[in-house]
Amino acid sequence: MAIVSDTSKVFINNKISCSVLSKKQFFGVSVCVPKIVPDVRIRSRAKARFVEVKSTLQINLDEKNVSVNGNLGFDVVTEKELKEKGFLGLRKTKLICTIGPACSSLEDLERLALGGMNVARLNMCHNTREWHSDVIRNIKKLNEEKGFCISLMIDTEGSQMYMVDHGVGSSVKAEDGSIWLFTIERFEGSRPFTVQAYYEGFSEGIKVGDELVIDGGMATFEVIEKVGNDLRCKCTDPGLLLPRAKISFWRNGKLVEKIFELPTLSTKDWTDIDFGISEGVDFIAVSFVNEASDIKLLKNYLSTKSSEFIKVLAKVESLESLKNLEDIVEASDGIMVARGDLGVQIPLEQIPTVQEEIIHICRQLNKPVIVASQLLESMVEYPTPTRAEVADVSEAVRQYADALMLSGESAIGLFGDKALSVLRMVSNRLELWSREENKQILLSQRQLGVSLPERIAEQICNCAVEMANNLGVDAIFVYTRHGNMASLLSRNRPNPPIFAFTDRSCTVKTLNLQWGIVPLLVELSEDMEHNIRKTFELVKTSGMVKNGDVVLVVSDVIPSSSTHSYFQSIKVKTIA
Ligand SMILES: Nc1ncnc2c1ncn2[C@@H]1O[C@H](COP(=O)(O)OP(=O)(O)O)[C@@H](O)[C@H]1O
Ligand SMILES: C=C(OP(=O)(O)O)C(=O)O
Ligand SMILES: [K+]
Ligand SMILES: [Mg+2]
Repeated sequence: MAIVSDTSKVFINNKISCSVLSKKQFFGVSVCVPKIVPDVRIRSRAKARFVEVKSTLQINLDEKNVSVNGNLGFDVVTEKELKEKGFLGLRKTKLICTIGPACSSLEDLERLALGGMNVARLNMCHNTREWHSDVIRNIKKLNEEKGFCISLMIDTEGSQMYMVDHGVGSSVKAEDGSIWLFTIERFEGSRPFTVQAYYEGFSEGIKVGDELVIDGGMATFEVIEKVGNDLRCKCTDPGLLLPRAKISFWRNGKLVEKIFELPTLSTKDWTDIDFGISEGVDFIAVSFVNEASDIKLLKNYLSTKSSEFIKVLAKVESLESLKNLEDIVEASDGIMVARGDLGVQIPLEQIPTVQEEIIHICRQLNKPVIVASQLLESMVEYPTPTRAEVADVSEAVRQYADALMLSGESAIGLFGDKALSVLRMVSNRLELWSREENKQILLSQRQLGVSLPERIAEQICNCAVEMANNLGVDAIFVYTRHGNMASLLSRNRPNPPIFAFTDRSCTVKTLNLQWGIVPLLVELSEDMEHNIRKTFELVKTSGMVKNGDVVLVVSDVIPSSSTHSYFQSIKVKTIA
């Protein structure tokens, strides 16, 4: 019998938590009535456990010690974290939230901002441009008025030829042996055992006997007849069909690859890209990239629009993209491991190793990498994650991904703030562990630079991180225009945080995605000594550092035309 107080939480099956609504005494025995979170299912004979809750996961919205620091462009969340936990306590792994109907109001967005959201992702597959425009306005308002630093990402719809719909909002079950028609016919509502395919050519090249797999294994069918472009199929592995489910075809255990006649960027995508440019977003994530030319095309377009500062991220989510991986990484400004669709095109058991390989290549080529989809999927419905989900998030942090992304957990989930706090806590824990246990996965150095100045910059950053770790300095300061030096430092995943001072606000926004970097906006002059003195003063007066703190300074000034020497340097300074 547990002693229950009003602050107790009840855990059902170690998963669903709820608080105690009322307590009653029956013959001296305490009986509690739990306040169940709405819409969660509790199985019969579920286990209940009572836990005293001492502190809450969420940062309190009303806390008054969050101030806007006008001097130094420190965002309020970093400032608070630094004051509370010190340099080594700063979280290094960046967090992205997909914004959907469950988190689009100003108040919702502020909660996510306080919870550590670094980048907001808008999935152009859903909702109207007006809706997305409102969200962007809200985020800019938070940045300007409340001192947050949230970057904006749009994610293109892409030509998803494998989507199907059964015409109702919720899932339907496909029973073993049932016969279904997958059709290109367009009709309103639903028809029994009939699924509409989004793309007319979906059945091209498909033969009787092929397997049709829903959402990477939710249900499986065998093609038993071709009727024009439609497919009659028999369910061989029963399961659920969700609205807009993804399908793939398999023959002799291998994915049947379609001829990609659809462009990676559709007419709608180009309109969405123009929308992104006019709204001033920081990142465009391109869905279903197949080869490097897809990315080059968009980058060229951005430069004709004088918008080359918008970073282009390639989503790796097709078998084809895995074949051209290095070229795609090289051509893009960053990668998203889009495990949702990837899991439809490759066997699920291959995802963990493919993820590790992509992260490794990205670090080698110095491109930020995001791990996305289903990190905390069960939290769309439940307020706590599964143990397996926590292990998955931990693994992504241990592999040194730059960023973790929430999809449905924040967009439509009941517990988006909690999901974000789980990512935050797991990242902090794993980062601390890697450091304490000295589990740094060292990078076998691959030289990136071609010209002498590029090679110097790269060597300086490699050595600077080794020095910073060996000396145990409190922080690394770097002065950077385009973020290149900051990024080369981050590539080595140092123990102390990297404070990147820049005078370009777009550099601040793009560095937001990169591991361990705290980007700060300041005016910089040609005189590097002056910049160092000035930023030290600012940091000191803001109370961020104290006497005795040791800072490693990496500077990178473009040499003036009168001289041919290079000014990149490493200094170690003690705050006095
Ligand atoms: N802007 C939006 N408006 C409405 N629903 C959204 C929006 N963004 C995301 N969602 C919902 O959140 C779910 C998860 O988001 P995401 O993973 O980005 O998309 P998808 O499931 O289409 O790949 C979507 O299936 C959709 O139901
Ligand atoms: C992130 C992904 O893309 P989207 O959510 O747009 O399908 C994915 O497939 O994992
Ligand atoms: K998308
Ligand atoms: Mg996808």
